[in-house]
Amino acid sequence: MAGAKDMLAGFGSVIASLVFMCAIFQQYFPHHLRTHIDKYSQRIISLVYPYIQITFNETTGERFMRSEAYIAIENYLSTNSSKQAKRLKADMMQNNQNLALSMDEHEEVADEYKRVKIWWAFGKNVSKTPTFSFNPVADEKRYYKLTFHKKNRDLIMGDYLNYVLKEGNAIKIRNRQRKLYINNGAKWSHVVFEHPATFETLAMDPHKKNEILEDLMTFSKGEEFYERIGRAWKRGYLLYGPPGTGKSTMIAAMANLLKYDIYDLELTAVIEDIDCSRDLTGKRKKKQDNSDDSNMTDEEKKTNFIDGLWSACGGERLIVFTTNHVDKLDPALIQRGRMDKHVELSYCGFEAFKILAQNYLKIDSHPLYPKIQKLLSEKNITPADVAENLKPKTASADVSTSLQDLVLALKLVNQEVEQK
Ligand SMILES: Nc1ncnc2c1ncn2[C@@H]1O[C@H](COP(=O)(O)OP(=O)(O)OP(=O)(O)O)[C@@H](O)[C@H]1O
Ligand SMILES: [Mg+2]
Repeated sequence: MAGAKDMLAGFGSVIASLVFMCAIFQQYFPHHLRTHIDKYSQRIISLVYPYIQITFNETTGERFMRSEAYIAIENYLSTNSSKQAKRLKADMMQNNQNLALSMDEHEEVADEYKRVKIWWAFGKNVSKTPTFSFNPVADEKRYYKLTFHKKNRDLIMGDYLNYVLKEGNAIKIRNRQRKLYINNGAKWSHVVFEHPATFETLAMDPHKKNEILEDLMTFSKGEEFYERIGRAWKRGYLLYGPPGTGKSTMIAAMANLLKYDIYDLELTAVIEDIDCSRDLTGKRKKKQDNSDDSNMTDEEKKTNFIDGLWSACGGERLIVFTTNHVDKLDPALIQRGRMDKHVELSYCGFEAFKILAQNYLKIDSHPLYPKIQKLLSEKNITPADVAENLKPKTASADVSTSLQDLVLALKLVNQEVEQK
């Protein structure tokens, strides 16, 4: 940028001389001659000054409305400029956990697009007209200024600006606070979604976990693919398995991975077997006795309902259904297209146990591991029950006590079954 700036300074003095000459011409030459000369001087200026500058103001028209383009550029530069700019401003983000870095005033950064250099500068003009205002910030007019060589005009004003706006909006979505929407009758209400579950802490077979992760990432990056094949950008997941195997935990991990909001629908009135109306705390909601006297069979009602749900959603959507009884579901209901990916979450195996031990006890191995491995292969225990045993029960509890508790619990599993 230094070279380019020196050049700009040089051109600046050339332009100043031209402007001075123009003023002299205006005084001494007749009008028709002047317009002629004006035309030529404009051409000369554009010849010697090869850069184009575009200013994006924060507010346009309506006084307090922030421009969408400005916000997108701000987001784009907050990610891209923090690597380069030497003076940065730090602000707390909405979730009060992360710092958002952005360019400080009069800071400039260079960007590169398809091997073309572009410069961004951040600045502000303070209103000169003395106005009385409760909000002094409102009198500052902040802007981003984009500078590029005029030979790249088409590329920058087309492709590059589109790219910046799209990328900026995507960053905004990634950084926003996510919400859990709950449907109460006719109304949606929402709470801030803050569930700590991640795929890393989810206890399940690592191969299966990776397969799901890949499937989700492919889906989330699949906008162009879905557009090309002419299908809606949607994917349906069916998670099935006994209570306490991590279905709701996985939904939270999915939402955290993809930065999606969660919509929790109360469908139990229509769909008794499909348990997709669970809240994320794991509490089961009461089923409503809502008898419908239409002629439709239960299965038809369910299928219609799910198809209705699919077509009601526009854009990028992942719909997750969970059930404890996959065997009771009608095949039409779970066919691909309605539920594309079926995932079984099951009792805790040794691999899943190791992840839980890592989460809860921060250990990778222990002399009790072989014994636990053998017991897990013989008995059915849910990850929820394993986790419960690994939690410290007293302040003085240590790793060995927790693992011994688990061994004891595992030994008791069969006894309970026998007693039943
Ligand atoms: N696979 C798992 N990985 C990590 N933690 C788990 C897993 N399964 C269960 N847990 C723990 O057990 C608790 C209950 O699990 P969760 O609510 O996800 O079960 P679920 O399969 O949705 O059960 P339900 O069928 O009753 O809805 C979770 O809060 C979590 O702490
Ligand atoms: Mg659940």
